[in-house]
Amino acid sequence: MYDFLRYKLVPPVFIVVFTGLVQILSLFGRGDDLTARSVASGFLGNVESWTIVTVFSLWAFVWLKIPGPTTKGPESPTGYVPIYSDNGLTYYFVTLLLMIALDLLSPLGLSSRLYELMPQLLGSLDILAMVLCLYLFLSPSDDPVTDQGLPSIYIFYRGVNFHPRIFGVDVKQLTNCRIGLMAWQLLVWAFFFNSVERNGFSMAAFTTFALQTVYLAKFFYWEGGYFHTIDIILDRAGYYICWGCLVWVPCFYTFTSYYLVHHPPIVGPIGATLILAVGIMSIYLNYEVDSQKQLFRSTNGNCLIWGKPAQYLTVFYTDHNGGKQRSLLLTSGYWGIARHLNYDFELVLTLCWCLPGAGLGLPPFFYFIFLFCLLVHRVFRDEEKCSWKYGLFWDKYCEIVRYRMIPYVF
Ligand SMILES: NC(=O)C1=CN([C@@H]2O[C@H](COP(=O)(O)OP(=O)(O)OC[C@H]3O[C@@H](n4cnc5c(N)ncnc54)[C@H](OP(=O)(O)O)[C@@H]3O)[C@@H](O)[C@H]2O)C=CC1
Ligand SMILES: CC(C)CCC[C@@H](C)[C@H]1CC[C@H]2C3=CC=C4C[C@@H](O)CC[C@]4(C)[C@H]3CC[C@]12C
Repeated sequence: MYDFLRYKLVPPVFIVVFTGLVQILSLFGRGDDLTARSVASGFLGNVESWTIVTVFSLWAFVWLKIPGPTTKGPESPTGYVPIYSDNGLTYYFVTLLLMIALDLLSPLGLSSRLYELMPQLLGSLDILAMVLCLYLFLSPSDDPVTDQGLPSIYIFYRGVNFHPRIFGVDVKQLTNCRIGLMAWQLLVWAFFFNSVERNGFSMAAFTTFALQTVYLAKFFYWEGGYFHTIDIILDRAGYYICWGCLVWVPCFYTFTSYYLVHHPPIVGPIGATLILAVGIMSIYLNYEVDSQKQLFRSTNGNCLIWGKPAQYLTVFYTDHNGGKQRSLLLTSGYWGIARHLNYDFELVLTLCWCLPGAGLGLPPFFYFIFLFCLLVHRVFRDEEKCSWKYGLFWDKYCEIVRYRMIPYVF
């Protein structure tokens, strides 16, 4: 029953539901009529949306081809060590400043066009993402044995390879970081700009925009750390990750900002400022948890955690060649409080950029609800992976760090 759900039912249902939802949300978010005709109208995009998507994707691609510093990711189960371009922060600032300059100095009206064209932009991104996923699905697998017997639709959804490259560029760095997350940033800027034009300046709309901007700037600062996360180690490049970052992120992750353009916030400036302060604090704490693990792993445990030598558990696992490998699991600092404390702060910071929409019903909180489900599910996915990798060592680690997310509760 579980196998039927996981391999045969969930992939096609998710593909149909999520792909359709994107068009519905883009109309619903700005109060347009939801008829079959209007929903279908954005699916193919139009000349303008295709131009924007093509120029932006090429821009992102070219930045990954610029010679410069690189960073290594962890070795994949097939023994491959991916190399990534390390110019994320420069790319982020140049792209964002270019967009702001275009808005303020040129008559293009780029931000207003982005808002008006949302259904068509998502239609173009959708087609681009589907073509990419099909290409990835048809590419030869570097580990064909593990795919035997799995339904094709599941492989399309999950992906075939961990680190495919196109024209020498790592696909996940292109789709996740450089297109998906940068599009997220440009769109929340565009929606904030639209909300000021339509409704005047509001501290609440600014809070939603500012928190996402700080969060995304932090992401590009920490991009090298992202290559050590589940998206890169555990997930292959397929519909889930690539379509997700190319289409779902620009559509859904930006939804609160999008919604606030047509539905002016009612939260006052004092409330919004308080939310902003808590949000910034949570972004900082989320970053601290992630970078504590990064420091610990990069120094092989020889570092100070909260001013004291790191405490850890030495664990062993068998690699893809059958060789015995050693790893370390941190048991002090944030990582001694709960096994996924970074998710707690992620949820609080997310709630903070949704809260400026309080009083406008459930839609401003859609992202928070989605993320809550995604992260709880991710806790179990990650623990299944770690338990499989480390076996009894993982059980021992769970005895030392007993709680998943909230001490004494979960
Ligand atoms: N906004 C969004 O949509 C989402 C945001 N995020 C954010 O992304 C960031 C990365 O999260 P994510 O990749 O999910 O998970 P983690 O960064 O927590 O990575 C989990 C991995 O870290 C290693 N690990 C686990 N415990 C320890 C320990 N005690 N000491 C050392 N290493 C350990 C294990 O890998 P190994 O095999 O190396 O031992 C484990 O598989 C977080 O900030 C999270 O909040 C995450 C998901 C969704
Ligand atoms: C297709 C859909 C059913 C689901 C798609 C989900 C993906 C778009 C997201 C799954 C995990 C997400 C992320 C993980 C970690 C991140 C680090 C953080 O600092 C920034 C955000 C992100 C890259 C985030 C992006 C969306 C996912 C890949």
